[in-house]
Amino acid sequence: MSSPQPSDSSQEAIQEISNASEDQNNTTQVDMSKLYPHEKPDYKDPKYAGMSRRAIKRHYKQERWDATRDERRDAAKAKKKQKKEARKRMYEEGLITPPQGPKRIRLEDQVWSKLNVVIDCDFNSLMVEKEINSMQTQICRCYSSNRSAKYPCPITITSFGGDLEQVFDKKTPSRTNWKGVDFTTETYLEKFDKEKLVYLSADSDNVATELDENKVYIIGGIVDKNRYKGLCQEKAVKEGIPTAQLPIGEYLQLATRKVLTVNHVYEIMLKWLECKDWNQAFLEVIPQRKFKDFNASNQPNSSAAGEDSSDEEAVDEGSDIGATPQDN
Ligand SMILES: C[S@@+](CC[C@H](N)C(=O)[O-])C[C@H]1O[C@@H](n2cnc3c(N)ncnc32)[C@H](O)[C@@H]1O
Repeated sequence: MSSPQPSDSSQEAIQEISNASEDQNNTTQVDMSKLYPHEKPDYKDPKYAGMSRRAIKRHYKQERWDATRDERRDAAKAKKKQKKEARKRMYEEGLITPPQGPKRIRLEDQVWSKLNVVIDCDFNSLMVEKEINSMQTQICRCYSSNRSAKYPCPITITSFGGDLEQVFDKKTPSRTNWKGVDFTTETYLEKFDKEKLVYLSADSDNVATELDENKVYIIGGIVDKNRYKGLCQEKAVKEGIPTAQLPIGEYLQLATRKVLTVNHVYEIMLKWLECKDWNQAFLEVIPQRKFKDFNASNQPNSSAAGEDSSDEEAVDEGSDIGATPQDN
């Protein structure tokens, strides 16, 4: 049987898709010259007093970038819409099949879990700027995961402030309206009963067999590329809080250490609450390339494992555009 030949309109759709993908990150569409007519900064401007030429250039570049944030966002949205419409036409013409990714669950079918999750953000001073940006992205992803979860969990971001707060203010000011997420300057010890706390740590000797809905599970809000091994475990022990690691080793062999990103740990918890099956939860969330001797036979159905290239060492820099607030 011969494969369907693209009609003129699908050829157009294909062209639109490829144009859209080419342009998606193309910020040159935004007319910077309107806002910043000069390519170079005015080095004599008194606001740059005392700064080196290099610092002024960097500052000016950042200013230009920040000033066009709204335009860039609108341009990206328009391209996304265009791409979506073109794809829809291709589905309708049977040229491509719609992806089988996880579906958004209906709001009325979601049941809020009693299990509380804390993201302990007491580590700002241990992270460089890039890592703080990654941390912000990971928190956004946790929030977004709640939207497609059958049993979303209330999340409390403790010890929140400083540089991380500034990144949120700049990239995701809408966080103040996020449903189910409480940002607080308080510590988890100030916020919750100590008896209910369990600090999750890959360095713990205790292996969790299940999650208890009456507990408050703490995830260390840090991106450290393995610089601070045992940091959260030691913090918890010092504070007299029990710790637990996820039972990854019981189900999978990983090629690297079993240290996951904050959002992956959170997503695994959400999956476990839904299916009560660690193996399934790990396979659906942990990126395939972390598996030792990965082969196609243990490939999960979900798109989550294969497409997300982030792990503890490398979390892609996300933006507020990707982490859309819940519309409820
Ligand atoms: C990138 S890790 C931080 C690593 C850090 N060096 C530490 O001391 O935990 C972020 C957090 O995810 C959680 N986490 C990561 N892998 C885990 C695992 N295998 N079991 C339990 N929790 C894990 C921990 O709460 C950890 O603090």
